[in-house]
Amino acid sequence: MSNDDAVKNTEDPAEGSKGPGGGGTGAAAGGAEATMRRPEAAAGAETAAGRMVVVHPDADLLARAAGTRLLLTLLDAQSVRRPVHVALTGGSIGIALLKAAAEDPLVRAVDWTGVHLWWGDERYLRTGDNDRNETQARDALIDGLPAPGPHVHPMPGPDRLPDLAGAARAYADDLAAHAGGDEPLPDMVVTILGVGPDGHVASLFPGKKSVEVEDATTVAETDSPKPPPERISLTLRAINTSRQVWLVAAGEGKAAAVGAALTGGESPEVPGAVAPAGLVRGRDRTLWLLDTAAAGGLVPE
Ligand SMILES: O=C(O)[C@H](O)[C@@H](O)[C@H](O)[C@H](O)COP(=O)(O)O
Repeated sequence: MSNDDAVKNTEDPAEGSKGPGGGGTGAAAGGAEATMRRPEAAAGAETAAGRMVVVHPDADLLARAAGTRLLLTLLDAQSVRRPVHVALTGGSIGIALLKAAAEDPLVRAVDWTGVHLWWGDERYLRTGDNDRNETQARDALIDGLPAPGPHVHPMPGPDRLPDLAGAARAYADDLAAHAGGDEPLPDMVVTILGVGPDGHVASLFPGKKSVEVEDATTVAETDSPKPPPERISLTLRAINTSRQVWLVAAGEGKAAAVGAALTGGESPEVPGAVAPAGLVRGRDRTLWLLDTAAAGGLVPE
């Protein structure tokens, strides 16, 4: 990891004036350094271009900031291209940021009719099941948007396609059908990912074969350690075609996984298996959006 990979705190600027030693120029509250360096990576450190870690004081502010960041990213993208495509995630912070976006007045600045919503993964459950990422995203944001609203591309559940592998293939076909030229999937302006305590992203879990799939954009996972066991996921190859990838994590339970991923290390829960979160790279930008607790594994300068 190169040294220009600074970690910025987004503490309350008013607090920031009390930086290290009080009255210092640090942008952080509570005496934390204004910038923190990530742990030195193992040999063969990543080039840092386009990677940034942004630390927020708590999970609520992280969700609010990420929700506003999503709206502004869509707004920016719509000023240069239509339609715009984004891939959403499930999980607590992944849904919290959608709720925050729905509550942000900027939600009315986006032309949702020009937005296509996809998912990075989905639990293979019947349409309408409360545990589906789609259901939770509809409750959090989508169903509250003015009609006709965005184009929504849910991953099929067993009520739509009774065969998990077939449902994964059908989603790959849907992605390809909305891609430009002979691309296998649309030009995603951002793919948002939660991060598991084991370092998983989407439904790509450390040690599973699905992490290694390179000849497809989607994969069926039949043995997820996080229930339910059957899931559909974008592959790493598909995720890494996205212009931006945001990895969003909150809570001290994620600190080990975040620390491991940022140094390309092993999953803290699956010895010998790489943390898939460490294999994610946006084409233009990779953002780690953390709260202070999840950033706990980072070492100050
Ligand atoms: O279907 C899912 O569960 C998610 O897509 C999954 O990848 C999630 O984002 C992470 O497990 C983090 O979830 P938490 O933020 O709830 O820990």
